Amino acid sequence: MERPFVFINSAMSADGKISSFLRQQVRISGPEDMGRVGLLRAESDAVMVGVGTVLADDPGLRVKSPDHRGMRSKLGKPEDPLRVVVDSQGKTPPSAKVLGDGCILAVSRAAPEERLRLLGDRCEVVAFGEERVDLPELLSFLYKRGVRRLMVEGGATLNWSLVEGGLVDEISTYIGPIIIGGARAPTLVDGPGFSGGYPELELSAAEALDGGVLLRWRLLR
Ligand SMILES: NC(=O)C1=CN([C@@H]2O[C@H](COP(=O)(O)OP(=O)(O)OC[C@H]3O[C@@H](n4cnc5c(N)ncnc54)[C@H](O)[C@@H]3O)[C@@H](O)[C@H]2O)C=CC1
Ligand SMILES: Nc1nc(O)c(N)c(N[C@@H]2O[C@H](COP(=O)(O)O)[C@@H](O)[C@H]2O)n1
Repeated sequence: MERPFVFINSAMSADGKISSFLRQQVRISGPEDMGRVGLLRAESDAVMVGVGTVLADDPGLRVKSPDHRGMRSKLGKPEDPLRVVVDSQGKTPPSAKVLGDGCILAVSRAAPEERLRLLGDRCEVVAFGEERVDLPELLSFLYKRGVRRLMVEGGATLNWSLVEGGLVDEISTYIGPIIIGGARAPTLVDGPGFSGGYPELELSAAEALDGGVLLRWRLLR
């Protein structure tokens, strides 16, 4: 199956949490890391999140950093990369900031008709899989739409499914100088977890940033 190069970018606390036990957004990154995120978005063909992240954070997923805004249009590309939401049941609120032109809502064939009608006015809605979004099918669809570089910005459940499916090439984690704590607070990769055959990583870069550290890992097959 042909698919884009897939990388996860995430910010986590020193204790490995990506948000609090309330599942509310926590600002972990400082200005330098946020600028780096802006550049990563500008350099990607698409940015993808799970619906849990949309419900928790209401992200826009556009290129916001002043240094990188306008970078894509100089290359004849749309101002922002494609925005993709993985949302099996079509639970994204129609008022979500991520919606609008350039947004693809990936649903399953089990998504209720009335949700699809409502959301179909706000973005392109495409079904993959029966009960749950079939991620290999979605990635193959994105590849056919010209997406070669896909940035995944969480959350914990989507990260798990992609890692478990062997669909991730690289992971960048910014580890910020903060402790969030909480056994129920989401971590970089949640889901049921592995009990063997743990995916192995190779460290490709490490850099001090914003009082924390940025790590880049390559997934080994
Ligand atoms: N610090 C950071 O860098 C980031 C933190 N977050 C935090 O993560 C939390 C959200 O994470 P989660 O609740 O885990 O939600 P999520 O964003 O991972 O979305 C998961 C949902 O996506 C849907 N889905 C459909 N098909 C799926 C598939 N094949 N595999 C997996 N999911 C599929 C399901 O409804 C599932 O519940 C929030 O608290 C948010 O603040 C999110 C992104 C980045
Ligand atoms: N890189 C990074 N650092 C943090 O501290 C964060 N909390 C996040 N969260 C991610 O950024 C999304 C917000 O996007 P917009 O700025 O609204 O476009 C949020 O949904 C998480 O995916 N990231």
